[in-house]
Amino acid sequence: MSQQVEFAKMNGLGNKILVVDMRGRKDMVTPQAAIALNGDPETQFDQIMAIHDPKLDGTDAFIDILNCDGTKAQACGNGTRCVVQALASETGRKVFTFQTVAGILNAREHEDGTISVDMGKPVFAWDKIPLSEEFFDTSRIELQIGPIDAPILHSPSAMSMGNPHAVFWIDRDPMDFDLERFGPMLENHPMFPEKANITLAQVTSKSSLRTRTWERGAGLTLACGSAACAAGVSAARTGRTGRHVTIDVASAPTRQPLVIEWREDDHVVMTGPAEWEWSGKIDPVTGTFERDAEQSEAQVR
Ligand SMILES: N[C@@H](CCC[C@H](N)C(=O)O)C(=O)O
Repeated sequence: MSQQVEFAKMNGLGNKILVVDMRGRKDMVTPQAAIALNGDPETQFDQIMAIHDPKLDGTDAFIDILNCDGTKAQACGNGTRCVVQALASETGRKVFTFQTVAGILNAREHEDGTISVDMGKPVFAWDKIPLSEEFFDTSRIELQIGPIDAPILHSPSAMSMGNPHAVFWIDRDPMDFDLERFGPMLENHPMFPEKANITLAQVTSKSSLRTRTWERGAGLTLACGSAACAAGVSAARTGRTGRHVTIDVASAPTRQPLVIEWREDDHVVMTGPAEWEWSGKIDPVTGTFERDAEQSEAQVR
């Protein structure tokens, strides 16, 4: 089965997302298609969010997530906001429930155009993150890079937000660190048997953080939503902030923050923007694509 499907090039705070409409099809976007699309500067992306027909009663869609290297991801916060915006402009609806391999996500588009996604509950158990060593307290694990007596980065907070995260606490701007060099080492560190998303987080007040992320399977990204959730939860968990924080994503092209609330019921709600760029058609097996004629978002729908 191979015929073209609709897709939209979107972004969530600069995180490059391809939203692909796989409804009505039984197959999945192939890793080969992902790699081919990422190889073209026009369609280069961080994640593909493939919208499939729902598999579960009470949900609107099953979302399959691929990183730009063709691997699967269990969660993508910025991409989920993009899916909400795409489906909201298609249907006029504001509230959606999605199924992913990591669980159920409830999401809502607000009047001001921002979108909230309930990303579910954080997971702290070492073997569920997963880590390869047992830690009773994963809010500060033994891991460092750099000289033994003067580490450059050390003692991250580890957790899963559906996908594995390590948050390193730093005392200056995340842009001052050579994350391009340290990112691959840490992503692939033996401590993380399923690799990890690596975030540098600077606490800027009791209710704000500034972050930058090296993403598993995608590398240096302009923004990462699940990492913002991990940073917000880890900051509250370690007493650095309260449970409601704004995240200034240092590498994002806009200073619009992500708002993270770790609710009393343990759910993590992320609120932020999503932006449509252009639409086209792709072959989800090979990744060949064509761009639609110049159009506004309204005309696409
Ligand atoms: N950009 C995403 C995270 C994508 C998944 C990640 N690279 C992984 O493999 O876990 C976000 O906004 O959350």
